[in-house]
Amino acid sequence: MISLPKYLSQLISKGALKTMPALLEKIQVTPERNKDWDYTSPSAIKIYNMTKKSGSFGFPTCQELANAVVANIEPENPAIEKIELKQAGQGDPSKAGFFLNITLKNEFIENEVMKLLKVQHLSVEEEEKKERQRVVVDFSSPNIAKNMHVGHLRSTIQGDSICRVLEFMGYDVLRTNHLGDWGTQFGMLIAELDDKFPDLINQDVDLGDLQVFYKSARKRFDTDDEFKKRSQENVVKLQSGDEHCMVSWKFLCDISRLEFQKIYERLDIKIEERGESFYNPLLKPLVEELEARGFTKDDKGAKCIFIPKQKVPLMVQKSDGGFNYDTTDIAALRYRIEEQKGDWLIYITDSGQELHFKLLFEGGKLIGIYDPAKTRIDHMGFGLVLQESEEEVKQEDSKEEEKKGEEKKGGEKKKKIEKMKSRDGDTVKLQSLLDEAKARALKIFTERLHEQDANHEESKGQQSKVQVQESDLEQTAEILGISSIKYYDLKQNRIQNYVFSFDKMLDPKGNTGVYLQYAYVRVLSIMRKANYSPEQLEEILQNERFVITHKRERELALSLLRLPEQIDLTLSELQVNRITELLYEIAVKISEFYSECKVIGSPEEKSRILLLEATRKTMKQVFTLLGMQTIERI
Ligand SMILES: NC(=[NH2+])NCCC[C@H](N)C(=O)O
Repeated sequence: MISLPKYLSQLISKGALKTMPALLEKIQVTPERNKDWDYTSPSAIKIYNMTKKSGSFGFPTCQELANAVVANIEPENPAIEKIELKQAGQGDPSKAGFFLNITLKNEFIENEVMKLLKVQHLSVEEEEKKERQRVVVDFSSPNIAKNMHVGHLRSTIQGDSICRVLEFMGYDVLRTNHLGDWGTQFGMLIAELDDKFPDLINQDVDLGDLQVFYKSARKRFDTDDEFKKRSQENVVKLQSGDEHCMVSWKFLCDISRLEFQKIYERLDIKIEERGESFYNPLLKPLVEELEARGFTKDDKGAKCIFIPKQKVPLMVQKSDGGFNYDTTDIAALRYRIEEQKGDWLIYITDSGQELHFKLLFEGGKLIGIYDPAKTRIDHMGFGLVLQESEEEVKQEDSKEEEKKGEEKKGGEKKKKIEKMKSRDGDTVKLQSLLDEAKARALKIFTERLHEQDANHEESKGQQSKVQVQESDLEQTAEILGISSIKYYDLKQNRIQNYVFSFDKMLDPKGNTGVYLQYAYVRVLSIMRKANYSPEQLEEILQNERFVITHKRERELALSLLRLPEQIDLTLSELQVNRITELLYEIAVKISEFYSECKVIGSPEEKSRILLLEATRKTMKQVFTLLGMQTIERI
């Protein structure tokens, strides 16, 4: 597939270069939706302003310049039907800027759709492929002995989708789980383990809820001096590789790992573990080196790297001699650049860690391990997941609360928007969140089945069709529930906070996973009704052609061809919502197409089946890029 803006930009740039041989810049082209033309280029204004300054090209007005560019565009090019000049704003045309509005040839759109149909798998053009580029994507990264919380869920969903898009573009992607599997918290966990299960290896140990275990250790650490001392000793022992401590540590990691793995399986996530502990052996020599090279300063006994213009330093060694999150991240940064040879590093966490990463990247430059000219590094930060809850309020509090601007008062109860947590104030358990999504999806889906069934009986007077197998229902509900959670997250502008709402996520009529799954199923069901065997479909594909006869066919086809440009945007902005936007656009175009274009039994049947097949293929690819499994029938 080709990116149409890029392709058109090349065509127009060639024309512009003929008009002005000294032109250095490429002409930008962007898509336009719901207009009489398909793409637009505001560059005529830009070039004109550039040339006016140098006074070298002799076009007295932007209009004349734009006309000359248009006249110089290859007349035999296969894509452009017409280019119209459109004045920017009203007023005197001799002083105004002009846009170039581009309409594509129907034949070109038809050919591109046919190309899409003929390849086995959608992929990008060879020259667009980024095979030699390696990207290290650090995502998910939960912490051992703690629950994976909704922040980790966001990182997991967003990270997986970005990896899928990068892989589609041919990048060599290292999906990296920077697991929080090291650090001082293990001192107390090991002490707690020693007390509760003194004979760990020979005992049959069931820790139960790891979060509860963690809390009880924490409580003892805060209140019991003997326990605290033992915990601190354990940290030192663990760091120096003490055998007993290592066994306990590994035991704890394994339990957490199993829990995380269950979530990854349900979410269909592939990720490789390279936790913090991996970098442990590198930390001491790293700090010694930084000290020897004069990068560290003593700050109340701690060793720090101060970065110009930043108030907070990176702390590489605490006053008690221990290393921390910063030290590990510097070691990991170096490892990813120097050992893993990453050309591009992406870190996906909530925006609360923005400062940490800013310091890390600046620090990396300062100490000479990161050169922005050679490596692209992004922190892909995201907003919080919030929840809306209703809360009884005492009248006298309400004024105060309202001032904060977070809450809306409503009689005795008020709505409160806050960080997502469970009823007892803990982090929400992801498994139960996924279970609830599934249960709700099951309800919605069963209702839909009954609705369909009722319609069916009315129209045909036939027997009940609701005979879907129990196991199929379960599976469908799981797919609907999980893909809707994913879609709702991915469609957000990642930087903003969002309110988690099952009702909104699963609304069959909104811009939701459920709506899109239904749209997809509808395409499949029309194809099924048309009742072509695979061989017949193949024959149509080989011998027939998609021909545009209706506005709605053209619009749908053009949306399908927009995948590459949305991918480009996704990767430059690191916003997956560029892809969800496209999926929604396709779904809307399909329903417009259905309402105005008959498929089965129409003279255009074969051409329209080809369009639907191209739609099915593109949608399936887009679902895959978003990490959403699909249902095939209702
Ligand atoms: N290289 C990194 N710092 N990656 C992100 C780690 C996220 C961390 N474990 C947390 O839960 O907040």
